[in-house]
Amino acid sequence: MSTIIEIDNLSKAYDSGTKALSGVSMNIEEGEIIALLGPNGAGKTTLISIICGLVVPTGGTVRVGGHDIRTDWRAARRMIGLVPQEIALEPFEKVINSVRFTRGLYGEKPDDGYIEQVLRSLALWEKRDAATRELSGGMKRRVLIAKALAHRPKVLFLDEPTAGVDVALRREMWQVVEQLRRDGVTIILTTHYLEEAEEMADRIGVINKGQLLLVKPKDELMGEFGGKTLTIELDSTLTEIPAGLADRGLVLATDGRSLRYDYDTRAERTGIARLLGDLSANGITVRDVSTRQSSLEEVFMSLVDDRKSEDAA
Ligand SMILES: Nc1ncnc2c1ncn2[C@@H]1O[C@H](COP(=O)(O)OP(=O)(O)OP(=O)(O)O)[C@@H](O)[C@H]1O
Repeated sequence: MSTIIEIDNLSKAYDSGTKALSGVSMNIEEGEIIALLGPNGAGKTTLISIICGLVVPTGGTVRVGGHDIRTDWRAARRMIGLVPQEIALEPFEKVINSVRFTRGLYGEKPDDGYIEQVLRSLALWEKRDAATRELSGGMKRRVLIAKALAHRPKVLFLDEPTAGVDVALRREMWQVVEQLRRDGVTIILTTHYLEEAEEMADRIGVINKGQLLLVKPKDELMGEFGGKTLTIELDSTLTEIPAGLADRGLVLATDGRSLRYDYDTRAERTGIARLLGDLSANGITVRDVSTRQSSLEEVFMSLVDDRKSEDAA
């Protein structure tokens, strides 16, 4: 894989004095899907807007395909498509014309063959002559993607692609994104839905208060921060944890029917085998055991919370 976007020490302070980004550096590789996660006001839209040339940074550099977004903005901009959060379409315009028009804005020659291919891949071909106001919400979002792809960009930014849409539509969008990945488009998406990042992204970047806390392959992130919980269902009811097991970090459920054991997936020895042996030695009969990996949501919350407590210190 080669690097398609290089972000180096990027910062942005708005005129109001808000520091929206400070010292953000990261590389984005060609063909990957990267999800940017962060609470409201973290700086995600500012970051995307700078890369797309809509907001001027206060410091740092961004290169897209080797082109500096400030000194060589035209070439940089041509490589990028942006799907905005808000649906803004000309209500009376036909779908196909709206996509053609966007292509023209980039100074590209008409290419109806390519536009047909885009509309077909987004399942909009049958609707090409419909006015955009006649379309369903999901179709409107797909028209926005078609417009963003009209000039054949190599990188597509999706700013909260499924904000406020129902579960079925969200899944439909995921399939569209998966298809784009197969076509070799690099995708950067922001989302509030951790499930979405978990489902789609190869890498995840976490932004909080204008800083990039980390950017890591999804699996690594889950493995590194994701603890596991072992739930041990008991055959009989316990009123307390036996003295012999007091220092094992076990938590007894309020109904006394199960024990919870949190362990670190990175540890070489999780101690589970010994724990089960010790339970038996203390006369506790186990009915069943199950494990649960923490979700990305828990990982994310613990990252953002850590920051909060550091700030407070
Ligand atoms: N044009 C602007 N002028 C002044 N401040 C701004 C402007 N745009 C954003 N901000 C501020 O910059 C900070 C970062 O905002 P940004 O929109 O980048 O965050 P975000 O992570 O995209 O949030 P959300 O998830 O709510 O969209 C916020 O404090 C916001 O109020």
